Amino acid sequence: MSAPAVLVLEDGTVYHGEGFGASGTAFGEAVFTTGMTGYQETLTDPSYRRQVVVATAPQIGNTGWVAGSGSADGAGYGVSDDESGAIWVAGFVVRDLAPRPSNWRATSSLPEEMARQGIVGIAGVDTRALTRRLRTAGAMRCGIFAGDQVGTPELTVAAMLEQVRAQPSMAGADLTGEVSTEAGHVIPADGTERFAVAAIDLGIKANTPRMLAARGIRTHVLPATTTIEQIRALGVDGVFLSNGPGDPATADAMVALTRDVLTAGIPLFGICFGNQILGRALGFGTFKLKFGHRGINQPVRDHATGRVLVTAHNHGFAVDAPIDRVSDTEFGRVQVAFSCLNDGVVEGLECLDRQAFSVQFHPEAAAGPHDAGYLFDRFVELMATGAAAGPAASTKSATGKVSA
Ligand SMILES: NC(=O)CC[C@H](N)C(=O)O
Repeated sequence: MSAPAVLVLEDGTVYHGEGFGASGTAFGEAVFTTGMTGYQETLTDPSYRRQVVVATAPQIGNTGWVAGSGSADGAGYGVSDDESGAIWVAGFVVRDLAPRPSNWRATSSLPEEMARQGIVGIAGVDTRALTRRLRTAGAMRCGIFAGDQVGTPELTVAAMLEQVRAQPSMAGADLTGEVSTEAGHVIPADGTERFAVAAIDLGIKANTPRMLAARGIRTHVLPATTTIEQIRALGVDGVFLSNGPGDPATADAMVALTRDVLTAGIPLFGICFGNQILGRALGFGTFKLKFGHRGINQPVRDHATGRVLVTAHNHGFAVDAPIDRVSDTEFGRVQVAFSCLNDGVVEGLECLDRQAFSVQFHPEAAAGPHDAGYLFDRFVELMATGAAAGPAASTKSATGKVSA
């Protein structure tokens, strides 16, 4: 772990450190996250596809890596902290890598797992200086160069920079096809089933179906290519649009599907990428933020109550909608329901004339905080009063239980 490694930003800034995890080269958009905990959840979040993540927390790796079969036994044994089946970040940048994990649940260490999955990391970087650079100049492309190539005469800074600048930018990146499920799968409700939901997998995290299951919801995790006819045929009570990587401006097919769902009047809930897609379906634009919001300590204001929630964020794009007035859209009146206290960015949308809402932040945040978890209950309320997706699920009892 003492082999030299180099991090090169697209603007020519160079940081030297030590490689950890796999050796080799990693390219992506350099972004920073301010989460003090939850690096495993971050690394396995598909929304980080093609991003090199910089942890501002100074020491990383203390809790090791918690793999598992996923079968809960109530004590934490056998339950993984993974948010998906793989590490999705392109690379990982830390200040101080913990020399050994100290966690009774750990099954291996962070560098071991990164090496196993072929993910390149660099430690020993002045992540305060790097974060200031990214805040000042904006998120930008970068490369981590580790292993035997470092120090060879051919690998000059100019050569590294040339490779970094040859990489595609995150603006315009269409990554849904790289993360969405191919076949789809069903996660049953815990206990008595109340509702069924079609969750469109744009890079869904494991905790979302878990939060739905805990509320008596059966979740059909479906590919991004799912059609409104397939949703209707399932007879679900609601549609969920997941988080996911890439530029929402490229997600035209998802926007079209969302418009079909709104037209059909099926209750809809979207998170993060799902919020951006609902925004576009309602006629709003999206834009790239300078350096984005990533972390688990971001304050948002609930416009309805004035209450402030501390929330988890991971977004580099945002919806362009007026936050101070109700907008008239093709699907009726829409209001911005949440905004970020740090910079006023739109953090949630609510349709006043349709059963649809979405948030830019993460009520499903597995590393916490849990302030926003109640939004899953709001989705349940919508389904209890809403229309189901097709003739197969048209009758509801007073408890909201669907009968064909
Ligand atoms: N977590 C997400 O869903 C991210 C959405 C989108 N890719 C963004 O960066 O804004």
